[in-house]
Amino acid sequence: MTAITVRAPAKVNVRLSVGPPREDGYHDLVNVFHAVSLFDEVTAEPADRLRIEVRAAPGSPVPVEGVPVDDGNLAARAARLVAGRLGVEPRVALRIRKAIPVAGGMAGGSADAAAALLACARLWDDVGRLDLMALAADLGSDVPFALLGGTAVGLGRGERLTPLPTGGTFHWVFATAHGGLSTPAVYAECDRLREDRHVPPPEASDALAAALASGDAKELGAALHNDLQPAALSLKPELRRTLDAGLELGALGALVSGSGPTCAFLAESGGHAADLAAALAEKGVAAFLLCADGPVPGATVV
Ligand SMILES: C[C@](O)(CO)[C@H](O)COP(=O)(O)OP(=O)(O)OC[C@H]1O[C@@H](n2ccc(N)nc2=O)[C@H](O)[C@@H]1O
Ligand SMILES: Nc1ncnc2c1ncn2[C@@H]1O[C@H](COP(=O)(O)OP(=O)(O)OP(=O)(O)O)[C@@H](O)[C@H]1O
Repeated sequence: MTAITVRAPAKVNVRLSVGPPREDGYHDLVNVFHAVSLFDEVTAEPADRLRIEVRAAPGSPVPVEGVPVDDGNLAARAARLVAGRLGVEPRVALRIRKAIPVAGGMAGGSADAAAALLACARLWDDVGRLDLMALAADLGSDVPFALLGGTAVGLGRGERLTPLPTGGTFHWVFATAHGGLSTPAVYAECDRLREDRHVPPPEASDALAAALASGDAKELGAALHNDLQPAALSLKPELRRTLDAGLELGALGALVSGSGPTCAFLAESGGHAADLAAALAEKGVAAFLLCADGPVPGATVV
């Protein structure tokens, strides 16, 4: 019996520029995704019916209580989508091992969906008929990037991707919060905070592109930007303390990752990241701390 394991990375958005709400409820974005070395693993194995099992990855502090083990799980939806396109029954057991914080703004569910797409395609599609990128975009705006990885700019909902050159490895610390934030609620709060203002179309940043291309962490730290940050702070004001603590402790830059509430801090080196994580842990401003590097590849069979 074949079992296929795929791992897929978390993301941090090094720039998230959000336009006004569209007719369909989404927002046009300039979304600069950066894949970092926290990986969820999904193992797909033939079974009598679709089954989902979710656990923390060995050694990972990520709590997984409340992650759906039915069709509410994005990996289950991915398996059904692949089966439907190929005209087969989704008879597969998906074992999910999570190292990406849940509902943290790091696209853990999207990583699992991307991993399940690739694993199920390998199980059932021996001739490679599927356009996995198109299926990924149907599942969620962040899913195509979890397949692609690296650093990339996403336009439209974030699903129209173009890879961006990066000149080196960046070292990150991630501070998770107690409790998550709902992505639609954060976008709605962003609209509410800006309702009296003219909201321009989303914008790219030349300074950010230059910092990524040169690999200069100081420049990247200064260019980090997230239009959803004020909304995440409005819904979880305690995040301000976390961001300020990281900056006071010497982070090169700090921002809320995507829709939050995880806060991301850029460090000078792997050693600096470890020291920063230890100092933040001592301050008690996070549920737990994770260190990771980027960019890393997208969903990969292991
Ligand atoms: C915040 C980010 O994580 C940044 O990468 C993404 O924009 C969210 O991506 P995601 O979780 O894959 O989101 P989806 O599952 O596609 O959409 C969930 C909800 O988020 C909001 N949403 C999402 C993407 C987008 N460009 N505009 C939006 O307004 C919508 O309310 C939508 O109903
Ligand atoms: N495989 C999965 N892993 C985690 N959560 C999942 C999964 N499938 C569905 N969910 C549901 O989706 C919600 C959001 O989970 P996820 O961890 O993807 O959030 P996120 O990282 O904030 O997403 P994003 O950054 O893409 O907006 C969870 O609260 C959970 O109920």
